[in-house]
Amino acid sequence: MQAEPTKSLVGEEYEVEVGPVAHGGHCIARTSEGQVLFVRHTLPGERVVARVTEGEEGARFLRADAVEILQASKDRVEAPCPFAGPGRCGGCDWQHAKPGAQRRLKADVIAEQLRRLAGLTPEEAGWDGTVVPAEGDKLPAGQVPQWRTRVQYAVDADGNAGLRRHRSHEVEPIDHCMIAAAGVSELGIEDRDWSGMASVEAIAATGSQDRMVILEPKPGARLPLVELDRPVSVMRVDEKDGGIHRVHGRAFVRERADDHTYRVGSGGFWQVHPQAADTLVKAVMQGLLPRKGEMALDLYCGVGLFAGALADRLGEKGAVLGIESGKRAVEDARHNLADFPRVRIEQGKVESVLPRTGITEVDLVVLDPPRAGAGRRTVEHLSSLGPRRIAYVACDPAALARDLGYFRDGGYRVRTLRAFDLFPMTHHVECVAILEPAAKSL
Ligand SMILES: C[S@@+](CC[C@H](N)C(=O)[O-])C[C@H]1O[C@@H](n2cnc3c(N)ncnc32)[C@H](O)[C@@H]1O
Repeated sequence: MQAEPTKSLVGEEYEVEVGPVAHGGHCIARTSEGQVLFVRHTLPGERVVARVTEGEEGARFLRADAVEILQASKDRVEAPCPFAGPGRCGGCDWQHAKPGAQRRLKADVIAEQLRRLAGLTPEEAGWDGTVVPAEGDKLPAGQVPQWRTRVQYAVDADGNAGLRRHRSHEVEPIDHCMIAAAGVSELGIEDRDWSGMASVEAIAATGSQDRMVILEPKPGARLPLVELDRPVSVMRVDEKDGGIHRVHGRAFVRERADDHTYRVGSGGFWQVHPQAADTLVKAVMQGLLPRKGEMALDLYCGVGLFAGALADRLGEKGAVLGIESGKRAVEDARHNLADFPRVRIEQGKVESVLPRTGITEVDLVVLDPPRAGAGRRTVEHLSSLGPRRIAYVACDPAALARDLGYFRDGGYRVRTLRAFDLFPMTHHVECVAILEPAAKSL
């Protein structure tokens, strides 16, 4: 027997009272029939007309945009960006909220994830409940921090560079991204014709004048001659293997953090906010308080940011093992840390390389996993090594909270948690949790 087709509710409108913020840049509301709506472009406490953008009758939840604000929150402002709003650019979630309110929304999300997934109150997590802006990001009303040092532009059918609409492949053409760093805006990507390209990524290093564009041609298209307003290295994404290859210039940019220069090859990870790397190194080192001669792990180490900071502080008798899956990032990390003979970088997935190392004991651990977090197996393994402190750097509060629960099962408690607004105007937030053996704190 064939199942009845479900009726799409896309385009339906509901007048709703908006409830609390939820993880992902939206707030929760309910239709009069009790169906849950995740509504974007609104704020808690507002009364809005929500138009459904995804979902059907009987679905667990619907997605919607607030298309009319009937009663506005006191935290609402006119979005400074002309490309923000329902159905428009999907890059920023909180353009319509005051900067302080954006940080409170992020704090509410962290608190909710900690409570739900780790069973922790802010006090139990050693967190003061605030999300701290990066230095220099507290600006007069109406001004927006220009923090994105890496921008991935999509290209529309007419060759215009733009940004993707929310949960869509459609392109919102733009003539300027307000949150792009000056070094990116100066390249003038939005003013050029990019016909034949699927995407153009622009990178403006903070630690040097290095600039790079990574072009992804559409199948069969030829690369254009790239003439921008500043000298740049040019890379291309290979149609067949997806690899990134050099066209001209350097195949890396140079970044600075904690008084070191780091080479970051195309495709390699580096924090996007200009102050993020220093802010996070500082928070991690303040939490770990490394001692001379200790042995440390830097997991998901990228090009070696935390391994370098640890190596400096652990001295000649200390040792650091970094593990990173990206081949190119590992080459960069080995190059960046070549002056430290007691730093070793292994290539591969943490979950398979770590058990193979045969290490049975460490003093300190830094882990900075991708959004999915580290997972139960890795957390169990780390707990069994008995580190005196662990620094967990997290870009997803949900994965962090889940993993903190696993650490608790492994005998570790959260000593402190700090949260940083390193992605203003978006819903993203970075956390640093410091853990220690629970027995120690009895
Ligand atoms: C959030 S980045 C952190 C990089 C570095 N700690 C930094 O701050 O520059 C996560 C890194 O983990 C790497 N990665 C992702 N999954 C991995 C895995 N299963 N095992 C090892 N590395 C992984 C990615 O390539 C990326 O470099």
